[in-house]
Amino acid sequence: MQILDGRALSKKIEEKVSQEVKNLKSTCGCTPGLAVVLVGQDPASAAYVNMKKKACDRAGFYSITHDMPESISQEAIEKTIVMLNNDTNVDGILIQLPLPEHIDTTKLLELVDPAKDVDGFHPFNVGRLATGLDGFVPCTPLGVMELLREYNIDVKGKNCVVVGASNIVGKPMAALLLNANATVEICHIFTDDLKKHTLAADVVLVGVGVINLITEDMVKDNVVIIDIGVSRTPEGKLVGDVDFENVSKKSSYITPSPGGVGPMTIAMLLSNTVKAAKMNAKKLLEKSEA
Ligand SMILES: Nc1nc(=O)c2c([nH]1)NC[C@@H]1CN(c3ccc(C(=O)N[C@@H](CCC(=O)O)C(=O)O)cc3)C=[N+]21
Repeated sequence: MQILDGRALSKKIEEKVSQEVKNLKSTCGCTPGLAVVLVGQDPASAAYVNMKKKACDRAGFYSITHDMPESISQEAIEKTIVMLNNDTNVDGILIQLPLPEHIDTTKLLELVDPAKDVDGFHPFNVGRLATGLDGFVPCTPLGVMELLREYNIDVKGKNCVVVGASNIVGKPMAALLLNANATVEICHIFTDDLKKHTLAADVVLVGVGVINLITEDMVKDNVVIIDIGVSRTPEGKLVGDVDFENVSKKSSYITPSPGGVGPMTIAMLLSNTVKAAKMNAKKLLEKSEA
């Protein structure tokens, strides 16, 4: 059994990003910028945003957080997004999810300029991913693909079972695996007999937030396990969706949670933001030359 060390790989990627930031600064004098929109007081969201901000600082980005009260109106958030779309210091825009009940999330995600959509949540980028075209890919599933690549795990022709069908994790994960020529199944809350599906899997990728959802009797020998879940136990400990202690004994490769996919998510956010900054710098250059 080998651990897929997301913390170590995320450090490597952060170093690469930092170098690219230096290059961008010296070649065009531009600094990648990330704007985060945070609504309300949810402590978990605030903690994630803080981690993202710190990562931006380490990489040498410009970053700004728009902190808004829970009671804020749809119109006020829309105004902020339009302003960020027009702000040349901002290359990437991230709207921290989930948003309060009274907010129309879809409408906000569609308002973000697809060229600044570093979360890859705009339907334009979702469509590009679905058709296998280059675009912005959601950070968590992109981080999983990077982890698989780092450890030379080729999913081509393999039976990959994704558990969870969210727009943020499950669906883009399945699209990436399919684009990598895997055979893909998506299981979800209404799936009859989850075990039947996971038992046939060469790779299980699970992100639903249910502690110990995947147990050793549900997987075959030498399975690859990607745990995308993050939950807190009543004692306050962070855990994934997989019974790590027992499932790890049967697996060939496994991500721990924490320390696996989580840190990769942040690294991919940095990587997507540098990609956006490069594209935006090129566009500005073309404009000035015209
Ligand atoms: N628009 C948007 N984009 C997101 O990417 C987004 C979001 N909203 N809302 C919430 C989720 C959650 N998320 C995580 C990021 C890092 C870790 C992470 O680094 N976790 C560490 C542990 C962190 C800790 O110690 O608390 C780990 O797994 O090792 C986890 C989860 C991004 N999200």
